[in-house]
Amino acid sequence: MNDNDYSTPPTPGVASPLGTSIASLPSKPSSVEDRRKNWRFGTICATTESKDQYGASSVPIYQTATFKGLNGEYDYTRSGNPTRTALETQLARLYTCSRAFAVSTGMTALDIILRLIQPGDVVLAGTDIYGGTDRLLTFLKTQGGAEVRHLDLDVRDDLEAVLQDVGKRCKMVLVESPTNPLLKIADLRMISSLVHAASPEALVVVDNTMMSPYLQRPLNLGADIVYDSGTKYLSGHHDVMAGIIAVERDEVAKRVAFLINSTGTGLAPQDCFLLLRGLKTLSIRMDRQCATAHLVALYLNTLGFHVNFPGLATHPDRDVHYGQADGAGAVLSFTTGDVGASERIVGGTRLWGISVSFGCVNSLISMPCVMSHASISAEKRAERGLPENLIRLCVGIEDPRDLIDDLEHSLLESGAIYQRFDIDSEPATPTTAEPTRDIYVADPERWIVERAGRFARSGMQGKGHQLAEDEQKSGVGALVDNVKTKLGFSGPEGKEGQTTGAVSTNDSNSASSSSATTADQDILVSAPGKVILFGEHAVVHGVTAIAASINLRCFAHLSRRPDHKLSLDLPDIGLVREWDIDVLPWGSFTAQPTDKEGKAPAELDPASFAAVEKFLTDDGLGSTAHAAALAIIYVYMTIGNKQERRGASYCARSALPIGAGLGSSASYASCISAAFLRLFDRLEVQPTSDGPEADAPYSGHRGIPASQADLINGWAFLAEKVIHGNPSGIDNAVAVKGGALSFSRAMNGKPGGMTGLRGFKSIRFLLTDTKVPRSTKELVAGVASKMQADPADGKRVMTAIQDIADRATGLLTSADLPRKQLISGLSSLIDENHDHLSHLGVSHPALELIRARTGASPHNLSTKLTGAGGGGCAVTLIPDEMPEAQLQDLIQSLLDDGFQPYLTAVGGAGLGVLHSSSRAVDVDAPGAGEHNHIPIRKAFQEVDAARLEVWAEKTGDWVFT
Ligand SMILES: Nc1ncnc2c1ncn2[C@@H]1O[C@H](COP(=O)(O)OP(=O)(O)OP(=O)(O)O)[C@@H](O)[C@H]1O
Ligand SMILES: C[C@@](O)(CCO)CC(=O)[O-]
Repeated sequence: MNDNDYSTPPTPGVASPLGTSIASLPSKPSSVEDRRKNWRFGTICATTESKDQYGASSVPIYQTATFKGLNGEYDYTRSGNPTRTALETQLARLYTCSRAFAVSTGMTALDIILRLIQPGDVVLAGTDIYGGTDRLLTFLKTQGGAEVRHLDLDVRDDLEAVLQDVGKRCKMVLVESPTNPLLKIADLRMISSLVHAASPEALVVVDNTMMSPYLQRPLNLGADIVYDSGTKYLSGHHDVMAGIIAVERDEVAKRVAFLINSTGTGLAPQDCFLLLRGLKTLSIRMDRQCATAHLVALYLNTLGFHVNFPGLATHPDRDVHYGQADGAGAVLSFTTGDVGASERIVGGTRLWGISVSFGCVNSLISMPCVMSHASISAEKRAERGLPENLIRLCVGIEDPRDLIDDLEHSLLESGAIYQRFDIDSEPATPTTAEPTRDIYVADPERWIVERAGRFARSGMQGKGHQLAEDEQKSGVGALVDNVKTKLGFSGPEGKEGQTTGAVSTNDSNSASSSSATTADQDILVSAPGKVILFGEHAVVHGVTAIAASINLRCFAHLSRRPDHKLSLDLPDIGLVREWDIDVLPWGSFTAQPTDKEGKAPAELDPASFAAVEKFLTDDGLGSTAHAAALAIIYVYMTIGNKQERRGASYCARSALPIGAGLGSSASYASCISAAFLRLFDRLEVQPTSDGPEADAPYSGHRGIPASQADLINGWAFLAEKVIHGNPSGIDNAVAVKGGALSFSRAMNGKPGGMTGLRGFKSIRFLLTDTKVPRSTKELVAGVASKMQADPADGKRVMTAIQDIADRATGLLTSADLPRKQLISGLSSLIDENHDHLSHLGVSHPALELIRARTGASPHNLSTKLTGAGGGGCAVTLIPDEMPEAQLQDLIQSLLDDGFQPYLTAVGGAGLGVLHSSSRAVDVDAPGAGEHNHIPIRKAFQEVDAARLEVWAEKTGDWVFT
């Protein structure tokens, strides 16, 4: 290709042999010496002009505000600084213009330019403009007395009509090309000549940030001023903010220089240095970024998405673009047709970071309507044709194969695409990087098109794919039959043991997509852990126990997905899994809800349980993960039943220590229950704001009626059974209902009972985690064998613990008992109860050490094991009068022993459901900031465990049981 031929687009992905520019500079380097005038762009980038007295190869940072002497070139850094001069000289070389200026940010650059406008002047601007530009223009209009008109500048007739209307009052036309985020193209030559003909004084101003001077130099196309956010491609590393103004005409340069000096907005020396350093690699970064962006655009386009990218043959103004620019850039956008799907895609990527801005070496993904363009009102966005589901991709310099892997995973997980089974051949491009190397290196475009060909866009209507054409020709039924035949499927019961991710049938897609359209919002639930004060273990055998919720909670997030997949993300135990729903063992699964309302069955169904156990064992899960996944799948398959196989992504995270006796499994089970009841539309929550305040660490109201709480509790108990074997039900009752309870289970024909206890809340408890792991299931089974071995002794212990629970209930419910007596009464019962538990064999040396520490003088406190024991946690009652300093000493000594103490509040709210989210949630997660809202799912996965509750408060309105 001829270096001066700008009309032919470069072949994306193919850099020139020197790995630098596709184009040379236009022949106008007036300020550059003759022998250098033919240097190409990449060479100029790498060769900074420096007149340093010591010949430093890197421009020194003149970190000084003032300069001594009266006749020197510089006096005050606001007016000029040698590092800034070096940068501005370099920028003028790159923009091939007479003057360039560096200011503090891109918006400062625009602000300086807009100061050239006077009240009554007319400014014309495009419709698809950056939100920040729109904000500043609105300010100019409302506070600066200028008339601002938005129009599609590229429609010649419209522009001519407006120019005719406003005549010489038009003093400025603000153009972006390509626009951000819709990648619309404006014909810069055409606009400049029309504007100058109509109003010779008018300045054509081009925001060139999307291109950088490497790809487009608008001053050579007739523009008067170019500005650029140096924060983007020019710096390339998102470690500096800067704005650039480039001009050719001297009188314009003088006015701009005056304004920068007057407002003191020149770029600071350190930042000038960083920008100079970034510029050195501008061309090679851009080559790589443009080439990868082209591959990504091709990939999405082949999948059938509507992609905005001027490098694609489908772009309506591709020729205009290549007539004025040397490449398509590295920003593209695409639509999915569904805001929920877009959120899932954006939230599901790992390598593509969620962030505003673009142009840096790492790739970014965003939804402009909730991020960079959130400052434009929703009505205006709609008016200007900005789809709310639009996703913007800003491509960096990572290996394109990793970027595609990550994007593909998220597209699949979100349900936006699914794997095709109508093609016989082995994939030419498996997802691991190495085997794809040859084809990728030899022909990246073929590689990407073949790769995209393995998938189809969910719900796509005949857009270039065989699958979609099949759908049109022969209908969904035929297609489904075809797929099933190929997979050896006979019916909805399916064939068990298909490999993970093997099937995606369209009947299921259509069933689940209907659910996705009715409710695609996030399902977020939470439930508290518990402390048992009296009666653990004995409660399994029918004795009364007393327990209260604590202010440490488990949270779960569920998003619906239309692609017939169930995925689990349980970061606390390191489990990530995804299955196609049809590979679950439906054939052997006979368990069903007990009635039409979907009440939970009282017992596990042994055959169904065994089938799921085997399925997970075959999948290679270890014991903790096995139990955690088993609880989810068992509940999912039973609630959903065979007819409803809804896709979902489920993630649970807990602030509780897991397996430590504080009811982590019950709060986890309660979250499973509530989330999956919501998934199958079986759980109603009342969006009430006038009910009583719930006693949660985050605000909310009681809005889940008792009947619904019972429904959740029933399913939570079933999930608890999966994890525990033989739970009494007290833990899940507390997790769902909250507060404090006296509880006995129904047994041997004797009805169970549950009574709320008041007064418990005011008592202070110290919970101390021994960090000694143990299994509740095994400890409960151990006590059962002991009782079987010596029934008389067992009966004696049970009777004694029942007596303790009765006496404790008496103390807690007595209206006029002096506080001191209450505390001392409970203290002795704690000691008594521990002795019985110790006798049952469920204490542990670590628990005894905690008892010794807390019981020693001067503390003299009562402590017992809580929960299943065998390690886990101890609970210590803290009397009201205990001095704070002494308590802190005790806590410190426990920490010194290697234990983890928690001073906890008890008796707070039970299960909560987020009923209306702000959808876009500001969180203190990485990347959050102005206009930078993180999808709930992503934020939930990223927020620090200790901050889960604070974060939950910000997600929206909660209702509790
Ligand atoms: N956040 C979580 N993520 C995944 N699995 C969890 C989570 N919380 C609890 N579990 C499941 O619950 C099990 C722990 O239950 P276990 O009954 O042993 O402890 P606990 O409930 O904390 O104690 P206790 O029953 O004595 O109160 C884990 O092994 C895991 O299977
Ligand atoms: C040990 C036990 O009593 C309490 C576990 O927190 C078991 C149960 O009641 O399910």
